[in-house]
Amino acid sequence: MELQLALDLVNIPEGKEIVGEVEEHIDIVEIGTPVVINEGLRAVKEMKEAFPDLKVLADLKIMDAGGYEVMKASEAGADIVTVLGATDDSTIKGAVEEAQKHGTKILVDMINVKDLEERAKQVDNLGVDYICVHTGYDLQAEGENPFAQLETIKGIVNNAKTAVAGGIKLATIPEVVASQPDLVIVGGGIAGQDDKKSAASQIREVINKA
Ligand SMILES: O=C(CO)[C@H](O)[C@H](O)COP(=O)(O)O
Repeated sequence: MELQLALDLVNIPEGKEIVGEVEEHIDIVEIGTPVVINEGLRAVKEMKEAFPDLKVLADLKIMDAGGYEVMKASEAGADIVTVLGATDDSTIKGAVEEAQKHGTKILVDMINVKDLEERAKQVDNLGVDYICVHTGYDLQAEGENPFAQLETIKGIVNNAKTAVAGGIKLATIPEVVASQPDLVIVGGGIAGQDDKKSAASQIREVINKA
């Protein structure tokens, strides 16, 4: 089981400082959508240069022009790029095709997909590397979480790896790992804590025991 740190509410120097504190406990560092909006793909490039041993995920949440956007993120050094499950199959196929040219992986984010079972089955046949259930910030604020959705895709997805994101923290990590996802994504549960190193280390420990 891999652990991904999501960086969303930081600039590039702040992001590097956090990763420097926790790098021994994580596998993947996510350049979150707000960071890409603020800093551009330069953030991906700089993070990869600073931490070449970590995988870097560019959270572009691609909805169109899958091939072109995956190409640009791959050129910046991204190891994994996100595409939205809510988009059309042709965008996902274009993203997968381009990713294969660069050795990049595609993570499909199922945020706000209405018929999760049906769409997860379809996406699982498109050659993507990860399928991720995700409760975004706005629905987290309404008290929702992605745990039941994780159970749903665990019973359906046969080809891709499974991933989960959305408000996961130390207190909820045991419930998450009980479903055995391949990838756990934690943002505020590490980056928003006073002692980030300790949070990352404790979360890693729970994951390692699962
Ligand atoms: O993609 C995101 C928001 O759209 C976040 O990166 C993801 O939800 C993880 O962050 P957190 O653990 O703070 O919810």
